[in-house]
Amino acid sequence: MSDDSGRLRAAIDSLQACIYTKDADGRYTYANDLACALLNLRRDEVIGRCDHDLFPAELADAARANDLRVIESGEPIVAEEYFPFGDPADVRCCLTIKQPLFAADGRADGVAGITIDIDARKRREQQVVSLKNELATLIHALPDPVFELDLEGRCLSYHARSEDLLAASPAAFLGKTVREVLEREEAESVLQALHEAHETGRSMGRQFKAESRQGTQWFEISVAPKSTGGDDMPSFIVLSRKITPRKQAEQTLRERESLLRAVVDNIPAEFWARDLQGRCIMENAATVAHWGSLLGSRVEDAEASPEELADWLASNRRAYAGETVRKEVACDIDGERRVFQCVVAPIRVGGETVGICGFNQDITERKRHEEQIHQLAFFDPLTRLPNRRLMLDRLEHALIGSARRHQEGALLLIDLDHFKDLNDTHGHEAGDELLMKVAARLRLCIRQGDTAARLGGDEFVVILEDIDGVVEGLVQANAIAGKIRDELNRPFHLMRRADGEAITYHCSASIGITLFGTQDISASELLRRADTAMYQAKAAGRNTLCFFDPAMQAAATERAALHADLHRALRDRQFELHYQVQVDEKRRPIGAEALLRWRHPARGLICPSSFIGLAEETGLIVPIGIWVLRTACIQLAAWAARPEAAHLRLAVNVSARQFRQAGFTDQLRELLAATGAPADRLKLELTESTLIEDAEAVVERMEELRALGIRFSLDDFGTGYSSLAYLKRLPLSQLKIDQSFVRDVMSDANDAAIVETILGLGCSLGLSVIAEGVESEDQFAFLTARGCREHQGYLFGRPMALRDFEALLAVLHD
Ligand SMILES: Nc1nc2c(ncn2[C@@H]2O[C@H](COP(=O)(O)OP(=O)(O)OP(=O)(O)O)[C@@H](O)[C@H]2O)c(=O)[nH]1
Repeated sequence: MSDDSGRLRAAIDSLQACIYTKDADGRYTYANDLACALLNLRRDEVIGRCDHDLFPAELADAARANDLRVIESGEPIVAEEYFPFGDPADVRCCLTIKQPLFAADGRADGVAGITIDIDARKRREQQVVSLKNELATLIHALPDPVFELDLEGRCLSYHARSEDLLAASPAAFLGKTVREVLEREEAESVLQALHEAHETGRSMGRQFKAESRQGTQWFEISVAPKSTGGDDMPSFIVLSRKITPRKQAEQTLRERESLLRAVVDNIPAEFWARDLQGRCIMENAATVAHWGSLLGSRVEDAEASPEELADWLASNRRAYAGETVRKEVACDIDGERRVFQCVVAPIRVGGETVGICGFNQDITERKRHEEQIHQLAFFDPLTRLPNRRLMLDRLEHALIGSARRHQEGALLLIDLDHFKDLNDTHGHEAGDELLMKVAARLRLCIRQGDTAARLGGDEFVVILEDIDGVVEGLVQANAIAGKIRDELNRPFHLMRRADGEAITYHCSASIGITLFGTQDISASELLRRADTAMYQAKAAGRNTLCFFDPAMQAAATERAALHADLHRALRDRQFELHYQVQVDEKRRPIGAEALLRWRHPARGLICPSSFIGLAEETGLIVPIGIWVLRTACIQLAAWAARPEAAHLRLAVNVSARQFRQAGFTDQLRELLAATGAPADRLKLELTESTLIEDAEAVVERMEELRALGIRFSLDDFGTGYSSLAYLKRLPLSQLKIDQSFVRDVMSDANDAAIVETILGLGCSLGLSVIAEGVESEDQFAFLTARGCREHQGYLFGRPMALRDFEALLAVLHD
C-alpha cells in the first residue's frame, strides 16, 4: 500500500459515516471505525459476518435486497435503510449509498456502501410533513378564505373552499396588490391591517368592502405575519371573513334605530322605556322637557306625591306582567291642570318581556275641544241647557228606564207667552237675556236627575223621572209645573241693550204636561202630546198648566182646587174636631179620640181620608196638625176644670211629617203652657210607619215629649212590620188594635189569634191595649174576656161634634 492509500484508508476508517464493503454473499469484507463502534464490535468480529448475523431479520432482508439490486444491476443506488445501533429498540433511519464492486472479469461481486445516520433529520422531515398535512386540513376546514399577501398587499396565494366566499375570481387578484383590486379607501384599510400585523404581530377586525356581481360585499380580516427565514420580503396570512349578512343586519339595525329615534323624537307625546330593573333606558325630548332627563333613574326616584308614585308603580307592574295599561292622568303643570292620556306597555322579545315603555300624551286641548264639541252638539249655546237632541236622548232613556223600574215620569213643555212682543219692543238682546234667566229659574225648579232643556225659540222642556205611581206623577208634575209657572211669574229685570235701560218684565208661560210610565210610547209622540197640551194651555188663556189626558186634567184640576180650598179652610176656620168616645171594660167613658173634620161650605162635612194625602204632599199637614193639637189642648183644659170630665184623655193623631218637624216639642210645650191643658191627659197616636224611619231620632223625640208628661199610643198596631226589639225601646203607653182585626174577630180565627197575641204582648210589655172599631156586643165580650180593658167603636159612640159628645158623656155617666 502506498503512502497515499494508507492515508486514504486511515481517513476512511475514521470518517463520521459508516463505510463498509461486502462480498457477493453479503459478508462484510471491510467496516470502518464508526461502523464497528456503532455495532459495538471489533473489526475482526464484523468482517466475515453478514447483516443477518448483526441485525433483526426484517432489517437485514431490506439491506440484503438493496445489496443484490446493486450487484445485479451493476448500478449504484441511494436508499434508506434502518439499523439499530447499540440499543436494539433504537432503530434509526440511515441514508445508504451503495456502489457495486467489480471483479476482474467485470462482474459485480460485491458492494461498497456508505451509511449515514439521518434519523434526526428524517424525524424532522416527518414532523414537517405531518405539520403541513395538519395545516392543509386546517386550512381546508376553515370557513373563510385564506390569503397570503406581502407588505404591499400583493396576493401571493390563496385558499378558499368556495369561490362564493371571494369578492372576485382568483384571476382578478392573484399576483395583484390590493390597491389594484380595491377602492382606494378599502385598500388602505387592508394595508393598515398588514402594517399593524407587521408591527405588532397581528391585526384583527379591520373591515373592507368590495364590489361583486352580487353587489357590495363586506369582509373582516385577521392578519398574522408569516414567518420567513432571513431577509425575505415579509408576507402575511390573511383570513378574510365575509360579513356581508352581518353588515346588512347592522345596517338594518341602525336604520331601525334611526327610525325609532325619529319616531320617538317626533311623536307629539312623552316617550320613555325602562329595563327590567325599572331604570329608564330611553326617553325623548318631550319627556326631558317635562320631567328632566329620566335616563338611569327609576320611578321611585321621581319627585311626585306618594299617590302618584303608587299609581305609576301599579301601572308599571301590570305592564311588566304583560298587560297594556291605558289611563288618563290629570296633573298640575305650572299651575295649570292638564290631562294626559298614558299608555304603558310591555316590550317583548321572542315572547319574553324585557322591559316596558310608555307614552304620555297631553290631551288637555283635545279634551277641551271634545268638551266644546259636546257642548255645541248637545247644549244650547245661549242658555247652556241641553238642546233638543240631548233632550230627546234623555227622554228615550227616561222612557226605557221608567218602564223597567215601573216608575212614572212626566214631560212638561213650557212656552213663554207673547215672547215675540218682548223681542219687538225691547230688542232681541232683551229677549235673549230673558231666555237665559228663564233657563236659570227652570234649573232651580227641578230636582237633581230631572232635565230642563231648551227645545228652541221660547220653548223649554222639563223631564221628571222616577216618580212612584200615576197619582204621585200627577201630583208632582202638577206641583212642579205650578212652581215653574209661579217662578216665571216673578218679575224679570232685563237690560234694554239699545239704551242700556233696565226694564222689569212680567213673564208668563203656558205649560203642557203629559205623563209616561209603563205604557209603550215613543219620545216624539210624547212631545206631540205635551205640545197639544201646551196649546190647550195657550187656548185657555195662557199662564196656565194643561194635562194632555182629560182625566188627568180633571184629577189635577180637582187636586189644585182642593189645595186652594185647604188653604182657605185653614184661613176660614172650616176645620172641626169630632170626638169618639173611648170606654173601659164597664163601658165607662175614659176619654176620646179627636178626629178632624172639614166642614166644606159647598161639599159639606169631609172626612180626613179625602184631603190628608194632599195636605201631607203639600206640607199643609203641619199647620192643620197644629190647629188640631191646639184645639185638643183647649178642650182638655176645659174638661180639666169640670170634675165629671177631668179624668178624660184625648187621643190625637200626629202625622209623621209633623212629628219629625224641628221644634215640634217646643210647639207642644208652648201649647200646653198657653192652654193650661194637663199634659198627662194628652195621648199622641203614632203609626208604625212614623216610627220606623230613623229610629234614633224618633226615640229621642218621644223621650222629649214624654218628659213633658205626654203619652203615646201606637195606632193600627199589627198592620206594620215593627220588630218587637224595636217596640221595646219606644216609650209607649198603649197599643191600639187596628179595627181590621176587630171587625172579623168573631169569624176569622186568624184575626182572633192576632188580637189575642196583641193583648198578650201588651200585657208582657206593660202596655195598655185599646181595641178600635168595636161594633157588636160579641166583639166587646170577646175582647173583655181576653183582658182588653179599653174600647172604642160604634157600639159606644160614633165620632161626633163636641156638644153631642158631651151629651153622650152625661148619658154614659148616668
Ligand atoms: N231673542 C230671541 N228670540 C228668539 C230666539 N229664538 C226664537 N226667538 C223668537 O221667539 C219668538 C217665538 O214666538 P212664539 O212662541 O211663536 O210666539 P209668542 O210671541 O211667544 O206667542 P205665544 O207663544 O203664542 O204666546 C219668535 O219671535 C222668534 O223670533 C232667540 O234665541 N232669541
